[in-house]
Amino acid sequence: MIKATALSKSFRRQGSRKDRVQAVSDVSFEAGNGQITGLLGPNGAGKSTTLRILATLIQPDNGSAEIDGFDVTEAPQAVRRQIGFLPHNSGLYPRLTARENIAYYAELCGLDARQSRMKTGELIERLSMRGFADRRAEGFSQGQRTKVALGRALIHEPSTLILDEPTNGLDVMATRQLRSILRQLRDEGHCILLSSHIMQEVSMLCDHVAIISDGRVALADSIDGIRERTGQADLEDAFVVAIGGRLEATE
Ligand SMILES: Nc1ncnc2c1ncn2[C@@H]1O[C@H](COP(=O)(O)OP(=O)(O)OP(=O)(O)O)[C@@H](O)[C@H]1O
Repeated sequence: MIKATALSKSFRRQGSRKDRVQAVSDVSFEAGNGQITGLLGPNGAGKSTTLRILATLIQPDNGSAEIDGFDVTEAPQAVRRQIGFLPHNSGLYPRLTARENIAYYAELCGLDARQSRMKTGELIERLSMRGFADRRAEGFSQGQRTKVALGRALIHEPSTLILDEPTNGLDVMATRQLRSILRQLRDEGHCILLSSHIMQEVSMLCDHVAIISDGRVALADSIDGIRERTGQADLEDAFVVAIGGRLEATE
């Protein structure tokens, strides 16, 4: 369970000592267990910044966030045990194989050699990685990289998964396979939070959506609730209305 309350974060503008970019402003939302929640917003809306705060990689300037009751600022170690994080860039070690990349992370998480071997083997099967498990990550396709990064995120059996644009760059088949894996994880009771800028993508997968625009939550509801509240049957139109754009701008 994720609870974000009035999160704010600004960064110093490149090349300026005084000017700051307000990346996230007063962002509040909840993501429940056994649900897939989408953080949906256009480029630069503040999605990655929000996810990085939740993953304890950066600290908020104001506000707070809890994962399973652990505060991201006060108890970052406990939060890290609860979460698996898939960053924007998978960040694999190119000289290690897929299996070694996952096993290395298992060791960092404190699994002993036997547990690490067993869990890594299970994830290789579950994520259909057998065909490339023992190849070096250097030269992997985007889909292969995403699978390895997801395996790494799942190795310590976290309750919560935080995924930054997980389907980015995946082809239709890889996207479908990833969706099916995420639905299985949801059905097992995991709390899944993912970011996307594509309404259709989010509507295929998510039970609940927080639409974020210019660093603020513009609307948070179920897919049907978003249709109803924006008065738009078409989801893309609903997204445009929610972020305050005019529908004609898309035509
Ligand atoms: N380290 C940083 N230094 C300066 N500005 C930053 C930094 N990180 C993010 N920003 C700025 O904060 C704003 C929000 O960025 P963020 O990456 O959170 O958006 P996003 O919704 O994930 O976008 P995208 O869909 O393009 O990945 C942008 O204006 C971005 O340029």
